[in-house]
Amino acid sequence: MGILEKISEIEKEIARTQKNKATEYHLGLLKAKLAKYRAQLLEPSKSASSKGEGFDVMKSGDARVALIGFPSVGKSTFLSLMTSTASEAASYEFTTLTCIPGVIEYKGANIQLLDLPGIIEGAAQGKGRGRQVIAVARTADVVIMMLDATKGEVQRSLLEKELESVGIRLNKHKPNIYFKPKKGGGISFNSTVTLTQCSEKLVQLILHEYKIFNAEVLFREDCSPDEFIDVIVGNRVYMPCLYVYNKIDQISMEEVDRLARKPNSVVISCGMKLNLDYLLEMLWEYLALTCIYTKKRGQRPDFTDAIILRKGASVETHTPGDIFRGLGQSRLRAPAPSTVRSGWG
Ligand SMILES: Nc1nc2c(ncn2[C@@H]2O[C@H](COP(=O)(O)OP(=O)(O)OP(=O)(O)O)[C@@H](O)[C@H]2O)c(=O)[nH]1
Ligand SMILES: [K+]
Ligand SMILES: [Mg+2]
Repeated sequence: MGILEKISEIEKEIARTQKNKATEYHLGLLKAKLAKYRAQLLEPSKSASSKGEGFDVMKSGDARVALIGFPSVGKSTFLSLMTSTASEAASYEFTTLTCIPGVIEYKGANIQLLDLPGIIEGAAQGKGRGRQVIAVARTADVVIMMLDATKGEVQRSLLEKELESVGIRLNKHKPNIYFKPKKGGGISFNSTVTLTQCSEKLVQLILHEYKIFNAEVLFREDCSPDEFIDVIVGNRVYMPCLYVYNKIDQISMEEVDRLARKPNSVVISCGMKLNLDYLLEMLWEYLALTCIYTKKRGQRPDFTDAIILRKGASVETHTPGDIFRGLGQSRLRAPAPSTVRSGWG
């Protein structure tokens, strides 16, 4: 049996297994198996066809945003509107075949926006250019999932499933579980909170499935078996995702209102240039960028040129060298500051 068949067998078994106390170990094991096969599936194949021709775009600017969506939802139209790059848009599907980068300039930051080919169900298994598209998505700081407001919600759940299956976790934080494989001593299991979804026995079963017999496990949060598996497997990407419903010029006001109220969602029309400013504001929030304006001694701060800090980065001292070291991956465009001032937080 090929890996794809094994995966589909396990998925079917999970679907037909009722979720209750008596089946929780069985389900936990199935999920561990599923995660293992999916990981095998994702191991880079050496064949030339899976190489990302036209997909290796250099990272540039302060942050990277990837446009993910079904064909013809308006990704290229959006890129052409928001950046000075033109990406061909047309009414037929799969107009875009490679990765097209553009730059959004906003509040002194350069945000790299990547237009990508449309993806469809089965993308993670290599349908269309799905694999390459998803590989690019993994490198982004934020994903914009663009949806056609005239189409049903099924597009959204299908894409979520695709991204989920390759270890991309949308709008979720890393599970707060301490996990450390050891050389000996068996499995030590502890938790600081009451666990309602996992037990010591289930954790052991899952670990054994991964041939781990010695480890320290500490749950600091009431996590599910899936979240625990994520921690063991590692290599997961936790990414903010903004759901953008485009083409609202084609639907009723009631429908616009309904979509706009969904969590993490923004409604727009590229065609009629509706709500694009608000989308940028939201994007900025999701990027959680901090601007630092530089000021030379005795001069006014220069508000046209900011240093951009990622969420979690910090400025530790006021000497230029240290500030630059403290920034890690962030790219700098400003001169060495003598004093710093925090802007957006
Ligand atoms: N009515 C309406 N049509 C739009 C809007 N935005 C884009 N379109 C149209 O939708 C069609 C597809 O747009 P594209 O930008 O090519 O879509 P895409 O997602 O890049 O498509 P692929 O590259 O094929 O995946 C084009 O005919 C656009 O003119 C919108 O806000 N309203
Ligand atoms: K298109
Ligand atoms: Mg396109």
